[in-house]
Amino acid sequence: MRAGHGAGHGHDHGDPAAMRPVAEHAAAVAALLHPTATETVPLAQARGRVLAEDLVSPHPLPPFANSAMDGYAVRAADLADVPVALPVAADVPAGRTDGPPLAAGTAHRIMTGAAMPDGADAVVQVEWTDAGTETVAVERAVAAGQNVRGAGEDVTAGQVVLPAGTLLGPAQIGLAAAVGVGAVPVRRRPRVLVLSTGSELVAPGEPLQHGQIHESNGPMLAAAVDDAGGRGELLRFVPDDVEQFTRTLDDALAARSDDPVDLVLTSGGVSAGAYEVVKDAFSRTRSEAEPDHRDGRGVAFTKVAMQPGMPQGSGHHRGPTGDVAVVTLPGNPVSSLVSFEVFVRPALRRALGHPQPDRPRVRARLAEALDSPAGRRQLRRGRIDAVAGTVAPVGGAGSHLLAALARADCLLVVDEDTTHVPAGETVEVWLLDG
Ligand SMILES: Nc1nc2c(c(=O)[nH]1)N[C@H]1C(S)=C(S)[C@@H](COP(=O)(O)OP(=O)(O)OC[C@H]3O[C@@H](n4cnc5c(N)ncnc54)[C@H](O)[C@@H]3O)O[C@H]1N2
Ligand code: MOO
Repeated sequence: MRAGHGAGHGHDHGDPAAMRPVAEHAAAVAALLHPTATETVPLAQARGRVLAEDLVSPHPLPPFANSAMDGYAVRAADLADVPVALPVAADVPAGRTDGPPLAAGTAHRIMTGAAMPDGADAVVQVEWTDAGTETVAVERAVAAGQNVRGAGEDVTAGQVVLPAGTLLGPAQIGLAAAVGVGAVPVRRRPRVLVLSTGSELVAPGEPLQHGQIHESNGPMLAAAVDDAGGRGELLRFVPDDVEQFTRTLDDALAARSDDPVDLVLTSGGVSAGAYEVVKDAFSRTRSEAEPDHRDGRGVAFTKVAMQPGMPQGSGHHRGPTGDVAVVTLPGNPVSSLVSFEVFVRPALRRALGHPQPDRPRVRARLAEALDSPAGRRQLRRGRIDAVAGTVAPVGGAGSHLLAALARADCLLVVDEDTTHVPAGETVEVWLLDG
C-alpha cells in the first residue's frame, strides 16, 4: 500500500513532508568525517584493519623450488625402468640451507618444504619406496616436475599481493607474513567519544530507584564504534545539565591532544522536551526548519524521515582544541543503535577506507505482514532464514524494545511511501552479522 507525501499523511510527531530525507542526513554525517591517516602496526595488531598502501612482495613465493612430499628427490629419467635401486647420497630436511647438488643415478632423501637439490627434477613420495637410507628401492616412476613446488608459483618478486584498501583478515595477514612483512601500513581507526545524557541514568551494576534506568546506550554505542572499525571511548554519562555536559566533553577533548578525536557521539536530549541537554548545549544551531549548518559550523538539529531515529543532529562543536565533528543520536536505545547503523557506521567506515562501508543488503520474503508510518523509512528488527529466503520481524516497532534488538540479526527496510507490506512480499534486508 502506498501513501502520498505531504501534510496530513503523518500519524507521528512530525510532518513527514517537512522531514529531512534519510539520504540527505547520511550525506551530512559522512561529510563530517575526513579520511584517516596512516599508521604502521605489527601483524599481531593488524586484524580488521584496512591496508593503507599496496603491499609488494620483496621475494617470490615459494622463495625456492621445494618438495611437496616426504620422499626422495630424483631425476625422473633415472626412474625409466622401475623398480630401480638408487644410492641415497644426501639427506635434505626442511630448513637445510646447504643441500648438495644431485648427481645422476642417485637420490636424496627429502622432506616436505625442503629445497630441491640442483639437478633433481622430481620427488618420489616415500610410500612408493622401501624408505631406505643407504639405498632406496623405488617401485613407481614419476614425471619430471612431479611433487615439486616451483619458485614464484604463488607470488612473483615485486608483485602487489594486497592492494591498498584491503581489509586484513587471517588469510591476508598470513600472506603478509609469508612475504616477510612484519608490520603493515594501515588506516588509523577513527577515535570516537561517546557521551550519554539523562538524569534518569544509573551505571550498570548499581541499584536503581523508581524512575531510574541503567545507562545502556553508552556501552552499546562504544561497542558499535569498535565493531565498525573505530575506537569507541565511553565517557561517564551526564545528567540533563548543560554545564556538566559541556565540561565533561571539553575535559575529554582537552585530555589527550596528541590523539585527536574524529567524532563525538552523544545520545539523548535531542527531542522536544523541557530538558534537552544536548540541544541546549550545542546552542549555536539553527531551527529545525533550517537544518543546514550556519557558516558550516555549529550543530544542526533536524527531524529525519525515519522510524526509529527521527530526531537527529550533526555538525561541529567548538572544543578546547578546535572544532570537532558531532553526531547527536536520539536517546531511545533502539533509535540510537539503528541511527548509528544508518548514519554513523557507513561514515566511519568510509573515513577509514573500508572496502565495505555498508552492511550487506539482500532481499527476502516477509514471513508476516507489517505496517509502517507514511512518509518515514522504517527499519524493523528481524531474523533472517537465509536458506528459506524469508525474514521475520522481531518485536514491534517500539524504540524501547532492546531485547528484540538483541535477538535480531538483520534490519528490515520499508521505504517511505509504503504503509503496509503483506506477508510473502519481498523486502530489503541489511545483514547485521556481515
Ligand atoms: N513531544 C515529543 N516527544 C518526543 C518526540 C517528539 O518528536 N516530540 N520524539 C520521540 C522520539 S521519536 C524519540 S527517539 C525520543 C528521543 O528523545 P531524546 O533523544 O531527547 O532522548 P531522551 O528523551 O533523553 O530519552 C528517550 C528515551 O530513551 C531513554 N534513554 C535515554 N538515554 C538512555 C541511555 N543512555 N540508556 C538507556 N536509555 C536511555 C530515556 O530514558 C527515554 O526513555 O523522544 C521522543 N519524544
Ligand atoms: O524516532 Mo524515535 O527515534 O521513534 O524512537
